[in-house]
Amino acid sequence: MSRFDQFALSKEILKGIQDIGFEEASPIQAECIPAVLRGEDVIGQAQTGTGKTAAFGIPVLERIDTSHQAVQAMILAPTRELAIQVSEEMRRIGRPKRVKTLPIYGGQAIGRQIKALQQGVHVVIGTPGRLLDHLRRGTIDTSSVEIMVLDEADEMLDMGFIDDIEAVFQYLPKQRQLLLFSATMPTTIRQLAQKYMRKPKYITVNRGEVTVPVIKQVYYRVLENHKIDALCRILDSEEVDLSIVFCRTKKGVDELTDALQARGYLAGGLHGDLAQQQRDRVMNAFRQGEVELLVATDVAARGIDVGSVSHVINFDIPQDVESYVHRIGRTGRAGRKGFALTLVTPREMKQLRTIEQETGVKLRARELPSLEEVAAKQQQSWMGQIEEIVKSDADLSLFEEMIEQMNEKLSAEKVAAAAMYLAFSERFVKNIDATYHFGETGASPGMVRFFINVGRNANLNPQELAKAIAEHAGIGLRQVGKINIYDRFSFVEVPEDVAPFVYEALRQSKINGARVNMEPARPRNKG
Ligand SMILES: Nc1ncnc2c1ncn2[C@@H]1O[C@H](COP(=O)(O)OP(=O)(O)OP(=O)(O)O)[C@@H](O)[C@H]1O
Ligand SMILES: [Mg+2]
Repeated sequence: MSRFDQFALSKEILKGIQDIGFEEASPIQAECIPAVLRGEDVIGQAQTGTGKTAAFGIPVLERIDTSHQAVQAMILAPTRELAIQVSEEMRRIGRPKRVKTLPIYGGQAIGRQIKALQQGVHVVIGTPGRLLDHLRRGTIDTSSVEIMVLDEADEMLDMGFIDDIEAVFQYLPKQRQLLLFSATMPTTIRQLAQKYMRKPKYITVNRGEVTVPVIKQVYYRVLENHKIDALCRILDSEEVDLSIVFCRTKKGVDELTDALQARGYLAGGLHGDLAQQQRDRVMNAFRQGEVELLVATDVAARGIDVGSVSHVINFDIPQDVESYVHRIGRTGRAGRKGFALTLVTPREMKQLRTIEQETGVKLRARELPSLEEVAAKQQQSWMGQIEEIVKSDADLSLFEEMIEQMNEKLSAEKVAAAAMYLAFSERFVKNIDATYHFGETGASPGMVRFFINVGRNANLNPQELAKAIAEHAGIGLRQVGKINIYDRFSFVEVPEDVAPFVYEALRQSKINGARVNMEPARPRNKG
């Protein structure tokens, strides 16, 4: 680590760095800052979460001449969320120097962006399509642009973006400095980069390891249609702060978000088909911790920096090794600990091996926690929360008085149990199976009892549920035995011999719009 004041930085920029809380430069920063200040073209590669943004951001800000009201640097990022984030970090560091930064991205009214540009902006941070749009309309004057940065360069020079990027280059002055940054730099990208760069200086600080060693990487072998259940067990048994759950498709994101919300998790979906307002809302809620699970496509795989992400979960295994590296890099940032968990179906084991080979990291196989373990863990956590309150200096006197009053009729144990019910029963719904697996299931002889989470707003009556189940399972209506519908969870009993059909039907069906989430309770007198 090196001190920032050893570089040729003005006191305004040093102040900005101090204000944002950076004490020492990370290795990539220590190497890039002087090279960029000297005007060199740089290809910077360092692992995820190691401060590449400031590695280009600080020297770019230093180079800005604020007495000149013109765009002097342009930064390209592959996603809107990343453009906003980079802009924000640079705005904060550049504040004492009064550098004006502006994020420019699709999905936002272009008129507003044009107005903002007219007010005078020094650094534009944009997604390629929208930036190009402005260049074509002539609403960004590029004649003073001296520095161009491609954050997530390999992604930007990849097929999907290359045409836009080349078109953007057409608008730049001949004499300009080009900087490329990413945690992954496949050799093909290096060749391509050479085309646009003058004597590029390669700065690589990861010593051959593409993933961050502080991220613990494991995988779970699961069957495709057990994935949601597997995910819930994992979420309920791990110490999760915030987590990002990656899916392969937008549809997958929507479905998983719904399923998780129906089970009471604070989940929010993010993908490219959502309205920008919705994307902003979800991202902000996630940064605030109001959404605990961000369910996303690879749109969230690159660059996104949310410090308290403790877990990255690959609900669907990534399609290529770069995606794996960047996805899991959303945790374990700036030296924090992180966990990367990947669900792998038997068919995907080959893909897992490819990822292991290319990253040089062997993922440890882990067994899914059993329902008993999940329940035990949940109970531990509840008891822990209560203990914490008792030990804290929280004022309990009002409640103590109430207990004393009730104690005339009820034992303190009963009162405490009821209070815990009030506090935690809400959470049962997540693990309804777990709570019932625990003791006696209470099924009638010869019958299997299924516990079903019908969701909060389901409008079900027993006859309808019985009919739907019979229909979906292809069994007679009379075979559907005892049914009970509670506010948010219910059970149904069926004879053992048709249980497998009912199991399949329940697992796959939607009844009255409610997503059915179930697992057969173990029948009495069996294993
Ligand atoms: N010198 C520093 N001291 C302390 N924290 C830092 C320093 N530099 C960067 N950080 C913080 O580390 C985190 C990760 O930084 P950043 O987002 O720039 O990583 P990155 O290398 O670009 O990662 P990725 O490859 O995922 O985009 C951020 O929260 C940032 O504020
Ligand atoms: Mg980055």
